[in-house]
Amino acid sequence: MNKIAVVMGSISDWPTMQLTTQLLEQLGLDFEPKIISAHRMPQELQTFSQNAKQDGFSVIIAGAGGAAHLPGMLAANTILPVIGVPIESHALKGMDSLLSIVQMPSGVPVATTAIGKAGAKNAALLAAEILAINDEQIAQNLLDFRQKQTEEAIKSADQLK
Ligand SMILES: Nc1c(C(=O)O)ncn1[C@@H]1O[C@H](COP(=O)(O)O)[C@@H](O)[C@H]1O
Repeated sequence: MNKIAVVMGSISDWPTMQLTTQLLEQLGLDFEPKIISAHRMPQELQTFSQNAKQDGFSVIIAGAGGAAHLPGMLAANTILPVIGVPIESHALKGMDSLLSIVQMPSGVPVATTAIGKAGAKNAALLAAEILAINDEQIAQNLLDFRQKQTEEAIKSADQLK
């Protein structure tokens, strides 16, 4: 348990989704990156999402761009929390990804982050916060992360001198 799946629709999403896995690693979390496309790999999508809970996953992070049906289709097949990351597409700068992830019909939620790199990082933090409810070590790692972030923000004012 406490394993996080980091799913992406294409290898072209990896430069963004790598920010998710790097932060999960920094927080000491167990994760598995995967390429699964609802459009291109419908059978694999179904097998993964229907077995994800019994395979030891607690949270699914899913990054996809354009007509980004991946997070919603994963959510349709599991009651694990799904966090969707809208990848910044070239044609529409990720607005297409954002709207197709965030506008889920009622009954099948996907927690949607901001577009692109900030969203990829926040997906890792949100997944950690979900797991921290029942894990003191993860909670402490998150508190340490926040403290370091605050110190760095305060220190950045030195550059104004
Ligand atoms: N949105 C989806 C899905 C899906 O939702 O099933 N599968 C791939 N994609 C997205 O297509 C974009 C372009 O993919 P390619 O670069 O492979 O052509 C990627 O951002 C991917 O997430």
